[in-house]
Amino acid sequence: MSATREDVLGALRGIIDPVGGKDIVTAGMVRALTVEGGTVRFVLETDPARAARMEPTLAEAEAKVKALPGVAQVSAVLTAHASAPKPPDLKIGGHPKPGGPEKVPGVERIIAIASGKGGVGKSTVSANLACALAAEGRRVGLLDADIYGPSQPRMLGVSGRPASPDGKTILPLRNHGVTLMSLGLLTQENEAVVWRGPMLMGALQQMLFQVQWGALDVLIVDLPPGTGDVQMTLAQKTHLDGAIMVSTPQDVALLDARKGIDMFNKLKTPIFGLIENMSMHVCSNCGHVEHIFGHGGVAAEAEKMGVPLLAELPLDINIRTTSDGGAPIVVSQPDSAPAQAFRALARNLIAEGRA
Ligand SMILES: Nc1ncnc2c1ncn2[C@@H]1O[C@H](COP(=O)(O)OP(=O)(O)OP(=O)(O)O)[C@@H](O)[C@H]1O
Repeated sequence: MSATREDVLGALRGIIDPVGGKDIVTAGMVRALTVEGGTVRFVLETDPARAARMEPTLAEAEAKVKALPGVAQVSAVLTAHASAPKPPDLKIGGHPKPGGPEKVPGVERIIAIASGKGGVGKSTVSANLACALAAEGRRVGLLDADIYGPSQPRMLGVSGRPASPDGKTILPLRNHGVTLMSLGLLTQENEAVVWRGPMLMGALQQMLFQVQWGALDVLIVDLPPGTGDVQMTLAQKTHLDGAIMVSTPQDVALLDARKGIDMFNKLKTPIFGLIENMSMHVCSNCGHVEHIFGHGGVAAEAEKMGVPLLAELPLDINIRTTSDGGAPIVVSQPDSAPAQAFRALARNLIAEGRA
């Protein structure tokens, strides 16, 4: 039997970054991991100043993976940020341009993924939905507008800084068939950015209009949680075709989801529906399904709010580990039940002309 992605990540978690002190997976240094039959490939990313010190770590990582049962060949390379394109020489933020909604050139539709509160899985849903739409043959973009914690570069296994050949437009990055731009790719890692209102609106406008998205059937926007400036700006500066709310089954999350729905109603953005995430727990040992938070509550609430329930996604450890590893479950475990649920969601949205 060949080793799985999880086996490889497990082995790599045993290796500590000599500088940061965390294991190399948690430190986000393992990129572009692929496991095909007995062949494992990955990139260990570091900054140029530390590249020389990382050679032994790379050798250790390679040896550990090679020692796994079912692994015949390992190809691991060390990359330093310096080889990545230079950061765009753009002033992030700046002042927002006045004016009403404008169409993003080349982009057919825009869907916002929203949640009333943080941590309910909005980014996980955005990443998987984007990959699922790409797998259905759609031209998909993903704009990570979660200013409080841009997570899409990690979830889609993308790193490096986007280039700006002309100093005006930004070239997005691409992985798993998805064109990606994130505020997190423009700011320095570990740099705390305090986004103030006008600066934030300017940055969001740049993300929409200065990024060379190319021709897209649909642009998915991963919003920050709650009801704030980003949601308002997005609805005011461009035409949002619809919003999808992500909620967990707990009452408090639903209460927050209701506030989010009210906001989109006020902004006159159609609500495509609600997604219940972490709906039931699937035991990773025996596959037993348990409805920890009860069952049917979200469906009943959705009906009360007059919005369709688009999907019920399980609380499944593989959903988390695959996103953490940079290849969402739709890509890395396409036959799994959660991946199939995302594919069904994507197909429904396409069939309705929404994506
Ligand atoms: N269905 C699921 N099963 C298991 N883990 C999940 C599931 N959905 C999300 N997670 C995990 O829960 C955590 C929070 O998810 P995520 O970052 O997508 O939430 P979020 O709503 O975007 O949060 P925030 O907006 O606060 O950044 C992540 O570690 C993610 O991997």
